[in-house]
Amino acid sequence: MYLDKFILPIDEESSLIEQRMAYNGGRFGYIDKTYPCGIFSKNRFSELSFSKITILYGGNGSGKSTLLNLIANKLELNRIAPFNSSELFSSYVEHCKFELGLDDEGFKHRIPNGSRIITSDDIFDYMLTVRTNNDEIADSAEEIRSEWGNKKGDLKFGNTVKMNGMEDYEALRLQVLSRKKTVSRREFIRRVAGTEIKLNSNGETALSYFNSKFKNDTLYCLDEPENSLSPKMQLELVKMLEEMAHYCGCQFIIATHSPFLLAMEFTKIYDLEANPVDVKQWWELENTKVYFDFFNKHKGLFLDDK
Ligand SMILES: Nc1ncnc2c1ncn2[C@@H]1O[C@H](COP(=O)(O)OP(=O)(O)OP(=O)(O)O)[C@@H](O)[C@H]1O
Repeated sequence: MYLDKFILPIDEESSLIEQRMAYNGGRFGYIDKTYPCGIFSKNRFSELSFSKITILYGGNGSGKSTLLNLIANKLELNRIAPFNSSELFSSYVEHCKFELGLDDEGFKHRIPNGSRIITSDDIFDYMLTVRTNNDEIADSAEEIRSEWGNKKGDLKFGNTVKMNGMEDYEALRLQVLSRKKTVSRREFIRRVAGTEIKLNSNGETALSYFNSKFKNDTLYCLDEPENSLSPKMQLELVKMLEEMAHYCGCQFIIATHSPFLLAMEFTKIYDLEANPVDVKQWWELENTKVYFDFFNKHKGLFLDDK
């Protein structure tokens, strides 16, 4: 385990707020929001100790993403999507503390270089970027189709391009390409416009995104990775996470509501809604009890003799 403990500065919150007010122009200086102060001190939550897979559980607004972002910022993890910050956030991060885990020889680990936080915004951002790229390729493929005809015509009538300077390079490149016997019209378009990246469904893309991002011996913070995954796909993700944690030296800190992820083996679950915040088993959580009650109520529909 790379990260062993994380300590929140809940006893320093009032002094952080006072300092910020002073910074904003005197003792009664204006402060927009005191976020993230109050979120964890409310439930007397000041220290997390991690396992290979640690889960942050709680209802909407209980502070899961805030905690992941505090950890990610303190450890300076790689990130793509920006997060919802506030004027107190960075001084709160400064006052957070952490302890690294020990390796087999008793030396402190360091946080591995490629460690990162992955949120569903990253995955949507990836899908939007690929879609925009594909749209652009499709548009320019239209233009290039007629370019192909022009180039073939030019060649037939001897209107060849002469390279007098770099400004003629692009026209010459297209002409050379269209002259090649081995290059069909389709290949010409593909080479000039680029290749569209195949996008699957949202869920398939999300799963392959995780698959491509996870590397051995790395720490990951994942914010609700179950988003857009069907139950079957969530079970695929569970398999991937368990394998990476148990055989590939990865450590995960995951914010989730998913019963499939909550029920993973060897996880430690922090219930952020409990007061004081406490470590729980997955079947003790309100969310999983809601599922249990629902299926229990309808269990007659699932029985074979119905
Ligand atoms: N930038 C911000 N400024 C002020 N308040 C914020 C900010 N970001 C989040 N909050 C508040 O902090 C609380 C915790 O939010 P957070 O996003 O961490 O909850 P969450 O447990 O991840 O919720 P969800 O399951 O809905 O994603 C909420 O009350 C939220 O409104």
